[in-house]
Amino acid sequence: MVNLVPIIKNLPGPHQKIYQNGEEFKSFIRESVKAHRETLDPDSPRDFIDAYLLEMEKQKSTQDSTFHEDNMVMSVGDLFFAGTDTTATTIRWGLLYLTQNPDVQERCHDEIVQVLGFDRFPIMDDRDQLPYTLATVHEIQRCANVAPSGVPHQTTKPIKLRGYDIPQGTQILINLMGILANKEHWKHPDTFNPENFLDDKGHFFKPEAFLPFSLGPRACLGETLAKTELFLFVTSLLQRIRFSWPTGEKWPDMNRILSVIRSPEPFNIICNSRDSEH
Ligand code: HEM
Repeated sequence: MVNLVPIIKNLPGPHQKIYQNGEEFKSFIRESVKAHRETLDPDSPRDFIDAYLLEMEKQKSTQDSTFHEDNMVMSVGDLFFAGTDTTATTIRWGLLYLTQNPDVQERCHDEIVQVLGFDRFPIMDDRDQLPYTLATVHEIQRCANVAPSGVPHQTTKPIKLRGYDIPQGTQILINLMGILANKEHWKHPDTFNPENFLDDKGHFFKPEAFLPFSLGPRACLGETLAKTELFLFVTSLLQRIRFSWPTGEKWPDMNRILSVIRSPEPFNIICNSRDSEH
């Protein structure tokens, strides 16, 4: 909104809290950078901030180097914003879809226990042997669609797309829901159904329209990390816990909260350990 109508930025209102929070967040990162600087061992970088500080030092004499503290603070902030809420919110959606579909939960649990038993933690190499669970994780992501408009982009020159003239400097948002629930591309576009990712033989396959991370040179930088987190978390949860909905409690409105991240309303679910089942 602020990009479209910049004057809003200067008007009073609840949106001012965003800027306040942004400043607090940046000071938190700056504190952390300070602590890193004081304890930095160049022979043993511990994390992204250490590696960035070392690169800044290396490029000290390079004119126009983009490795400076302001850029580091924004990059760390980007990783926080883009990397935590997205995956955590996908898992929250997952818990809702799984409680609504106890048959899917049971089928995943049986498959996982057959391959891993009750105690061994899953690893990424288990994916091939867990096609139904892998399909379920993908279906959670398709239905969750947590970044429905991606990140805003801007045209750097005038372009023509399918007969439309788009001037330079136009803000572009994508409509990922239009792709992830496209009736021409999905067997079950409007319902939660892992069969969307299984062929006739029950083997996992990924339809071309599965694009929750978008496409192109500015596609999600954290795709591999996010996929790893989602598979390992969801598989471990389904191995050990049965999720169910509290009797009499109303289901949340599944389309309620939409901002940059599409989130479910807060909800409570029952988690029963499956320990007693083995
Ligand atoms: C379920 C998890 C996630 C989803 C669905 C997701 C989705 C997306 C989407 C749709 C974009 C915009 C791409 C575009 O506009 O073309 C994006 C950008 C980005 N994502 Fe993710 N993301 C997820 C997790 C992560 C994680 C874990 C990280 C890093 C730790 C991350 C880092 C980024 C960054 C840095 C960008 C900006 C890339 C650029 O502008 O070049 N994301 N993500």
